Amino acid sequence: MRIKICGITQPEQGQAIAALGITTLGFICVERSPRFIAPPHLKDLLATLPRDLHKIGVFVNATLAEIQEIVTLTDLTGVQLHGDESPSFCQVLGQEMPGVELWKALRLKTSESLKVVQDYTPFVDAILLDAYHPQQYGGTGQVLNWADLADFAPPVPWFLAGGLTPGNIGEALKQVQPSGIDLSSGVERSPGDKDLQKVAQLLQVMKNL
Ligand SMILES: O=C(O)c1ccccc1N[C@@H]1O[C@H](COP(=O)(O)O)[C@@H](O)[C@H]1O
Repeated sequence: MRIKICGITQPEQGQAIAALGITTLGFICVERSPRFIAPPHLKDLLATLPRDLHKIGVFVNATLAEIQEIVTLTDLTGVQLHGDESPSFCQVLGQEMPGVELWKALRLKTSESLKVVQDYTPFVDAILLDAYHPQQYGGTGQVLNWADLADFAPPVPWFLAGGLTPGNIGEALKQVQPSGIDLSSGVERSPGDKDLQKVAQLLQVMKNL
């Protein structure tokens, strides 16, 4: 199962997490997030990481031009749209940025919110499900109602996110069958400061499942 650790801001922590065996790292390109990393710093950070890693930039309601500029400047291999981006925006982005992995994050208020998934799947490489928060777009530590997702099986890979921790991942994966998982606040000491022991603990739990 693919594991993404998101919200990395420090090169040493990115390198250490990659050395633990995590293959997908996430970087917050959203200025109002406490995990924001400015594009020039992101470029420098990514240059210190192994070339074969998946490096996903997280964006919220950015324009196509803004996303293209950051992806071109840095070495991001993928884009996670975590705002209110439409299916047609995803379609255009996919056409304009071939070869860049495209994930659409959906923040679920209720299980009814899953109805829109089918509108996105023709245009994206993966769907990510996160919990809804009225004031924040992500990194909230809010947990989804996993029981609502027991039968969720879209025609593209999907990632479970939202308040996952080494302590609750076992229970989550008893209830749902995602292609991958995405953790941010559940493996950090404070926003943007990752806790390597928690990442190692996560890997240990996953190994024993
Ligand atoms: O982490 C952030 O600060 C952030 C800001 C804006 C959009 C998305 C963000 N993070 C994403 O939120 C989910 C869940 O995070 P958590 O595990 O509940 O803390 C994850 O997909 C991050 O990529």
